[in-house]
Amino acid sequence: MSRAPSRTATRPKTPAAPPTTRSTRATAAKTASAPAEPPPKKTTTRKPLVSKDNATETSANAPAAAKKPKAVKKPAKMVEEEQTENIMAYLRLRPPLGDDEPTNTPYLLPLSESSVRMTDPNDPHENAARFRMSAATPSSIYKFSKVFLPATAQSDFFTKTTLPLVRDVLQGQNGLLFAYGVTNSGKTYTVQGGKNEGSAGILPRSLDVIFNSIEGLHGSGKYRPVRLQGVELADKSDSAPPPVAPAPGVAEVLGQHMDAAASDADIDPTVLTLDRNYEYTIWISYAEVYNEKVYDLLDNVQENPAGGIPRSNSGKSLLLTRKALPLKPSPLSDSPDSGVTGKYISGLRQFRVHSAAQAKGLIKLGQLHRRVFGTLANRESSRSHGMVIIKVVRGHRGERDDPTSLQIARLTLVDLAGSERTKHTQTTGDRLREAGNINKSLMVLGQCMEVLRSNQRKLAISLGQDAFDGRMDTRDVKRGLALVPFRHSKLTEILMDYFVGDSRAVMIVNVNPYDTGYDENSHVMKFSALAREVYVTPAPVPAQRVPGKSKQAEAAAPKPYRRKVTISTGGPGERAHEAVLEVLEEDEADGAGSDEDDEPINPLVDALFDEVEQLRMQLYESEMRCAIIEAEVREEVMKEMEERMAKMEKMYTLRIQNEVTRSEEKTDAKIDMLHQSGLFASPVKRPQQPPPRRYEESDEEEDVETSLMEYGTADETSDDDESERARSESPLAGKRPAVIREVRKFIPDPPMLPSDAEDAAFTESENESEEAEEESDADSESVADSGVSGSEVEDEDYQEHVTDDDDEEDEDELMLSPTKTPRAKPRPIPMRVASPTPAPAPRVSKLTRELRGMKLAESEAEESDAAESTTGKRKKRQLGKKKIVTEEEVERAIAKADQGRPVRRMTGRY
Ligand SMILES: Nc1ncnc2c1ncn2[C@@H]1O[C@H](COP(=O)(O)OP(=O)(O)OP(=O)(O)O)[C@@H](O)[C@H]1O
Repeated sequence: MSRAPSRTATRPKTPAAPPTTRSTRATAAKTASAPAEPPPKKTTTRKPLVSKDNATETSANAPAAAKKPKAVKKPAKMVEEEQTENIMAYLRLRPPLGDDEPTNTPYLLPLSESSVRMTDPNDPHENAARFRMSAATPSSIYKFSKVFLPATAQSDFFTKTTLPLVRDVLQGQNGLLFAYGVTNSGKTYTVQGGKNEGSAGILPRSLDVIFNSIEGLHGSGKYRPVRLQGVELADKSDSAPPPVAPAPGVAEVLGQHMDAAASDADIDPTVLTLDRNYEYTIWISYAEVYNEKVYDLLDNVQENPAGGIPRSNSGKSLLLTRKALPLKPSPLSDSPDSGVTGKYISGLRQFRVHSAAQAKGLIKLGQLHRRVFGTLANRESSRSHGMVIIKVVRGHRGERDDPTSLQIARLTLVDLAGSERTKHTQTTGDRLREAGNINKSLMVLGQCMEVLRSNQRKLAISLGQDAFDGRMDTRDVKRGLALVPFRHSKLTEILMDYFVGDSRAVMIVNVNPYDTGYDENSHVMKFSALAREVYVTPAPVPAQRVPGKSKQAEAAAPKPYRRKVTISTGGPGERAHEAVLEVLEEDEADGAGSDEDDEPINPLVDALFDEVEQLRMQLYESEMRCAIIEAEVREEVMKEMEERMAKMEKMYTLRIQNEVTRSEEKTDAKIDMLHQSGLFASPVKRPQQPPPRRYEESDEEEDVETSLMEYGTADETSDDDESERARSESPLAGKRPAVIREVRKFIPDPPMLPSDAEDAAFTESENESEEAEEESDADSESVADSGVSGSEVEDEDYQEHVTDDDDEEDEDELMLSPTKTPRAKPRPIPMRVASPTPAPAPRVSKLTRELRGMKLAESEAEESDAAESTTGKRKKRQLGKKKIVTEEEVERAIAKADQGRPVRRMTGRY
């Protein structure tokens, strides 16, 4: 191709055309796709570059009230002053997609239009049951140029983020947009779109707006763009319509995938107002960076000369070959005025497109190739960075034959691969290699941003200092700036000129707030915070110079890399059609671009960068290892603690149980003892409320006291069978007096009342009689047999003793009471009352009452039946003392004692 004439002079910047309203084909398209929409409104020039708010002034989808055209025409002076602006960072939150989300609560909360709070769902403060496995901050606030909520419509998102870039590119300014985020966060949805109506992404919408806007302004296509900013005379082949379908063999293999792309009927009706003195031609390229190699996605799959797709050696799978493309530096001669050069993809095909439909067809083809070559083995996830480059060649109508008047502006839309780490994807083999390379390129992108930011800060500080000192030479400062490591990954190499050149850059951060990858998303957020602090210098691309076409010899033999890709058509889980392809990826030719690479290479700097990168990787790995170890240790400690706690709990439970058992046994033993000694009645008959304690007692005493109370009660209801059985079965039978003596040791002396004096005397005599009884127990039977029972004898003595006592008592009472009426009126209190204590304790009084009752019964019996024989009286008393309570028993005993004698039936309180 002949070299076009060149001219050093460049055209001055053409001011933006005033906004006008158009209702051409774009309106018709809009009517077809969205009849309810209002007609497209006027558009205006873009806002001042310094503005961080990228909200566009015009959108056909915006509400009618908001669509009043604002003719914001900037004065040229202002443009010169506004040289830099930060990279725009927009956050887009993905809506939940249904039940398959790992969590129902989003960990990202919008705080305002431009900020969000991110809180770790595993934060121990939030949820004490969990442990944090990460070193990332548990809660942080991140700021963006704008935050888009999950409900944001695709059209709205496009209008506010991408439309300004589209306007810029039509006015001759480069623009870059890249979508960043972890897998499944919605990057592809944002860039390409979904399958539903109205879900077209920013790429198809950009194409719609471009073609809507240049309607009637198409250029002749005499020149075509080359490299980054060069042009050359077009080839005949450039006029041919671009392919819109894959090669037949590939189409056959792809089957249903052909229909999987977004709907073509979804057309964005927005029209931008352009200067009608210009003509436009649009060129499209589609490349992908996969495993640190750049491939052309619009290149024909190499066909077998014999026809069809070549088969692999095994003959079973189709063999597809593609060749990696080298990156070459753009010659300075292409952009002598800007002085900034970047790198271009050498050999990348580009097609001139005449309509949005044609352009979309090409994109669809590129996506199909991307699937076939890069991602079908894992087609749910993009493992490559896909970039669509839209070139707009703009030339003045009056200078059609002057190529130097042409402006070439590029809009590059990048759908980055998922930024998740290898650890989370559990990948091996090919996938591991992919993940490593994805991480590498994204990491280098982050490094570039970091160095750029630090350089820019340094520069700003020194410029400020210089201005203060009166010196304005910044060459020394620039020499001291760090080298930005663009060359360390293919991705950054390609995007380099957007960051250092006169371009605008927009970053879209996609986040799925329902995702479990908090760490990854927090990494993404940090990256975006970094990117927001980098500023670029957007300015219209100067008109280019046209150098001669480079004759690059690609001599070195390629190094092919083979891998197998399984294509399975149909939905997930379906296996309608499956084919195995073998992909041969040929390396780019060695030394490609070296002859033109005018970038100074310092081996020491390169080595240092490599080392820095290695160290970073090591640091990252160690951090991850540390986090894992920490988590494991925490888990282990937790387990151990849990085990210990469980053991302790078990031990204490056992102890308590033992204590309970022991105390029950002890109590039972005491109760048994009391049962056995005949002092204790059935436990059923225990009094409900124990009497109040009068003094401090030991437990044993308390037990005894309780037993005694029960004993008193039992006496009253001694017809209980159980109690009777217990008494008869008791091994301690016969030892009762001794037990009583023991028990009585614990019983304090009751306050001395007159009646108690009797009781005391009685008790004393009873003790004596008990002892006597004990002694004569063994002989009692023989005595009974002889007709005169031992007890009878004893009782007689006892009776005499008691009678004597009674007499004494009567005497005492008589002494105090002048008119004695024995037992008829209340007894006066004798003077010898020992203690003024009011009432005796119930425990003692019960016993006393019992004893007193026995005595009372005795005296009553005496009074009521004075004529009774002494034997009968004695017997009755004896029976009463022994607490034989049932009538039957009493009768039986009396009958036994008074054999042959008439038995007197006893009534009363026994
Ligand atoms: N804003 C949205 N509204 C509705 N659905 C969405 C939205 N964003 C994403 N999706 C859906 O979420 C799923 C994942 O989105 P997408 O494939 O775009 O993620 P990705 O980040 O590109 O993943 P990868 O990096 O693995 O390619 C898709 O089914 C997509 O349709």
